[in-house]
Amino acid sequence: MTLYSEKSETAVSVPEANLSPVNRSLSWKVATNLLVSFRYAWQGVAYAFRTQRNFRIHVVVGSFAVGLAIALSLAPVELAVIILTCGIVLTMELINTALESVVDLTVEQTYHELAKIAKDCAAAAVLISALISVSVAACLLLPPLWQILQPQFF
Ligand SMILES: Nc1ncnc2c1ncn2[C@@H]1O[C@H](COP(=O)(O)OP(=O)(O)OP(=O)(O)O)[C@@H](O)[C@H]1O
Repeated sequence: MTLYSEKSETAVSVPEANLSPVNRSLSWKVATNLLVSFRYAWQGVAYAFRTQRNFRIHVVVGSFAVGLAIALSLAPVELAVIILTCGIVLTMELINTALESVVDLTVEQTYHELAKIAKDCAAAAVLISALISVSVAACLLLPPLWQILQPQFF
C-alpha cells in the first residue's frame, strides 16, 4: 500500500500487515496464554516496585490509608473509594514508568522537546491523581479521626 506523507508530499510504501490494528506484525508474540500474560504483568509491577521510589512511596501511603479506613470502620463504599483512588495512583505510576522507558528507547540520551513534553505530562498525570487521592482520603478519614481524637484534647 502507498501512503502520502503530508509534510513532504512524497509517497511512502507501507506493508499492508503493518497497518492492521488486529494483526500487529511487528510485535513479538511471547505470552501464549492468560497465565503467562499475568506473569509478565506481575513482572511489570515488580520492576516498578524495585526501581521506582515514587511507586514504593505510593504503595506504603496507600496501604496506610486503606488500613486506617478499615481500623476506623468506614462504610464499605467509602473504603471502596479509597482503594479505587489508591489504585489509580499506582496505575498512573506504572503508565508513567512505561512511557519513560519508551521515550528513553526512542531518543536515548539526547535532548528532545517532545520527549520532555511526554515525560512531563506523564509525571503530571501521576501528580494530579496523587493530589486527588490525598484529598479524597482527607475527606473520608479526617472526620472519623477527629471524632476519636477530640475527647482526648478537649
Ligand atoms: N530525552 C529528554 N529530552 C528532554 N527532556 C528530558 C529527557 N529526559 C528527561 N527529560 C526531562 O527530565 C525530567 C526527568 O526525567 P527522568 O527520565 O529522569 O524522569 P523522572 O522524573 O526522574 O521520573 P521517575 O522519578 O519517575 O523515574 C522529565 O520530566 C523531562 O522534563
